[in-house]
Amino acid sequence: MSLRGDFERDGFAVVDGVFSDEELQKMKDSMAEIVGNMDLAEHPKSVFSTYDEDKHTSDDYFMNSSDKIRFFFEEGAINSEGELKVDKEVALNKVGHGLHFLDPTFREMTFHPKVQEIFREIGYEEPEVVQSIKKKIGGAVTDHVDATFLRVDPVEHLTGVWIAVDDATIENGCLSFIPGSHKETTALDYRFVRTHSQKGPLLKFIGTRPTYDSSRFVPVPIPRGSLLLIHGLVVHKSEQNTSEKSRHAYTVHVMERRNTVWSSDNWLQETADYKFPNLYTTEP
Ligand SMILES: O=C(O)CCC(=O)C(=O)O
Ligand SMILES: [Fe+2]
Repeated sequence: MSLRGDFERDGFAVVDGVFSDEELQKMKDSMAEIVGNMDLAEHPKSVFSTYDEDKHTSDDYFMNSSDKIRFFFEEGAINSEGELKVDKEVALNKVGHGLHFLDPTFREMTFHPKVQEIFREIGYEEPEVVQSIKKKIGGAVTDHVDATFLRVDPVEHLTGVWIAVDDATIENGCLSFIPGSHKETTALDYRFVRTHSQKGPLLKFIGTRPTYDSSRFVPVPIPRGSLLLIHGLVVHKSEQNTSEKSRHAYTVHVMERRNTVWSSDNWLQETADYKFPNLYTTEP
């Protein structure tokens, strides 16, 4: 099957051997520098969890990160005094959401000719990069579709790119998918949205959280340097990393801008000075 055929049938597809060991090392070095320069005093120690619904400060920190490099910590990494219980490298869950244009290395990897080629193959005409995240893994990521968090109309005009910076294995928390579930998604009312309020929670979940049959998930281990394309409606998750091996990944989300409306209720928005960059025409 072709890449496009696999992707349309399963809602995900593996592309092997996209990034060289040198490129992966460059991403690791860049991230080490970003984390090394992080001054915790400048950041609320907001613990990011997909269930964290009610903290104004952490909502604000999260909501206004589309054009910044901000830091989100593992659940349980912070004590009741707001201090880190472990080294900052270990405490961090993810860094985002503007690495793709603010950091030269992640910019180079995002607007990489090989990534552009992949989007041409799946038929994207005006792809725009809406967010980028560097993730480690500690805790599990519960089952979800990305359209819950990033909504476009038509709803299927969103694709995630999950780049394995380390080998992603069953032991260290690779992604699992329900193959073909992008064609059967019914629970589209479940969304993570802005409240548009000035105080209290700035973000909330609306609708009913769907439940999925856990026996239908298929783990998809991939070697470092390979990437996974993730359809915005395919159900996926990752398990906790129970091994000693790290599982670093770099992800970007891309929308097809052509004939598409970006929801004004999305947590993530363009700003007066920042527009989502086009994958095909932006200089790496
Ligand atoms: O990295 C993970 O564990 C989850 C990633 C994910 O859900 C995504 O990139 O859409
Ligand atoms: Fe996801």
